[in-house]
Amino acid sequence: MKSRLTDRQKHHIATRQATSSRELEPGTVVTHHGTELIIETRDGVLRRGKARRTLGALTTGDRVGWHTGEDERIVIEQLHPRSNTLIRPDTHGKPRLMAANIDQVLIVVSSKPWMNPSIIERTIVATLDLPATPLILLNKIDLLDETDPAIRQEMTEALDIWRQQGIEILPVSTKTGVGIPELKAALADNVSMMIGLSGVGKTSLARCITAQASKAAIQALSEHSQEGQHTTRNSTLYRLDDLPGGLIDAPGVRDFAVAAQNPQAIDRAFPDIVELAAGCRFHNCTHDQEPDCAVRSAVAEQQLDARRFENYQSLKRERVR
Ligand SMILES: Nc1nc2c(ncn2[C@@H]2O[C@H](COP(=O)(O)OP(=O)(O)OP(=O)(O)O)[C@@H](O)[C@H]2O)c(=O)[nH]1
Ligand SMILES: [Zn+2]
Repeated sequence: MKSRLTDRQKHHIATRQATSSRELEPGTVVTHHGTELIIETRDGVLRRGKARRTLGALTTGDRVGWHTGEDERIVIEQLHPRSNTLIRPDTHGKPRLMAANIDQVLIVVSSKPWMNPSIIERTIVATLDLPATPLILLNKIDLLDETDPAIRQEMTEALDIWRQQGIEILPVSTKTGVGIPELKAALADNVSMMIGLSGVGKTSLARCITAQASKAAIQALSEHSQEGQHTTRNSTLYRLDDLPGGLIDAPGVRDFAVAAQNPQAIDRAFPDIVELAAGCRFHNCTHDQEPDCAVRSAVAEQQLDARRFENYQSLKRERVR
């Protein structure tokens, strides 16, 4: 069927084509204060601007197209499709868009004190759920010798399972500098985010890898924010020292361990259990009360760590609720 356009529709299309064909510059959102955004241009220059209201809420890490408006401030006209979004409840429990386009999550743990591996597994699930690539940074490796041998054994076993799953584990120390060059290589041109409990060394690590110039420049622009909001509440994308990559610092999500939205992310984080489950009598076995459950048998025979199995089950239960 041939479509007939009214003059009004033709005019509308012509105007839209004119706007979209106007040369837009590429940029990345570095941080925001209310509706005011700080973006980084292709040349690495930081500029302040606003986005067209029709684009909706923008966030740190968003890739955008912009041009200079009449008052020399920039206007963001275009939002490129996001590879992922990090959404977390704010202090009032309301879901908030924290960041976008995260390639890699740096799960920071310390060799002393070592932590509950179930929390690390939950963070792996949350990372796969984004989806993004997990990289475990085993910080304070200089303290490894001081770690109790039994705890060290538990740590080695947990790390081995994750390594078998294909997750990279990098021993580092901000004190001795061990692993820092390897860390920089792993960050390459990715946009990464750091997650870890308080005291594991996130701030110390960030100081080793982020460019101080990037921090200072963002701070200077943020201080003059017209909307007078504090930067600390929002996530910020910092550039890395001598590298094209970036590090998103998202306050409030530094210790996240959340329930996955996508059940496949849980199975992807527990491939050993999925493999065992193929031997259960029922294909939809919940590994709870069913007879001939290969997963429970493996736990009984100590082929599967009981803690890891319990963690898997509780992640699955949270999903069902
Ligand atoms: N021995 C040793 N100590 C470290 C290392 N990295 C950090 N620390 C120390 O660990 C403590 C906590 O480091 P931070 O970088 O503040 O840890 P954080 O994860 O940012 O902590 P929060 O800000 O509470 O989330 C400090 O006293 C650091 O000096 C390391 O590689 N080896
Ligand atoms: Zn089963």
